[in-house]
Amino acid sequence: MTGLAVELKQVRFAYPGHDPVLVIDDFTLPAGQQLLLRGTSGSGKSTMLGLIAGVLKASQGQVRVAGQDLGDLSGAARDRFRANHCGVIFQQFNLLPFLTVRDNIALGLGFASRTLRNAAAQGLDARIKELLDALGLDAASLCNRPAGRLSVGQQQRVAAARALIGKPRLLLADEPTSALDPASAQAFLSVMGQACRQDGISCIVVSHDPTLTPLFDAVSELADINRPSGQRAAA
Ligand SMILES: Nc1ncnc2c1ncn2[C@@H]1O[C@H](COP(=O)(O)OP(=O)(O)OP(=O)(O)O)[C@@H](O)[C@H]1O
Repeated sequence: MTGLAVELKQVRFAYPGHDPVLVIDDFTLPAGQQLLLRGTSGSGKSTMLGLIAGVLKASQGQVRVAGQDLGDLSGAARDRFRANHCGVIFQQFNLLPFLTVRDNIALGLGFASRTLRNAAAQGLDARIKELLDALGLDAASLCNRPAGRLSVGQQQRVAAARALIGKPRLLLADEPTSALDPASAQAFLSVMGQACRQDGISCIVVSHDPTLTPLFDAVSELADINRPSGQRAAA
């Protein structure tokens, strides 16, 4: 894949009634790159992922994902764009505990035509099995089990499978290993990275854990790319 997966230009973002959290003049993620995004607590990492996912809208500037300027889209169109092009893993996984593993993963397809086509091309259950295998889970024994009866580490992998099911262009993961011990975190990110490389998926993973650095193509410190007003004078 060529080009840029993500491009932020002259971006400003403030929560209503607050000073700007993000002032990012220039940030790019080359297509296919696996990036680790680090930064102190409260520095704005989740907010940045929210802007790239199109859940939040920049007050100023351009946020481009796969060439599309998200500022040109309505809220509903941004939701459709996200469903078609982005896989998202949140800190709390957001699995539905009463649904089976299979149905939680299939939910990731929603009504998005591009991702649905990608999964249907292979056969949905075959794609789910392939993903679970790639993520180190035994599909035969787990597929029909309610997600609420899995360990935390297994749930994390199911959340990754849900995000990857439709072969999105971009994977955004916010502290996906926060509930895992160091060895499990390394193993999880390693298999997730392989799954992304196999399908040419670019990704941004937020984590505080410096030991994960070798698993990524590049590392960005948010403080190096974000200059909210207080730091701007000193910069
Ligand atoms: N909905 C909101 N309304 C107002 N302020 C918010 C809101 N969400 C986050 N903030 C503030 O914006 C700043 C950045 O928050 P954000 O969650 O992006 O940081 P973070 O780097 O992801 O933090 P952590 O590592 O602790 O998860 C913080 O000061 C936070 O208090």
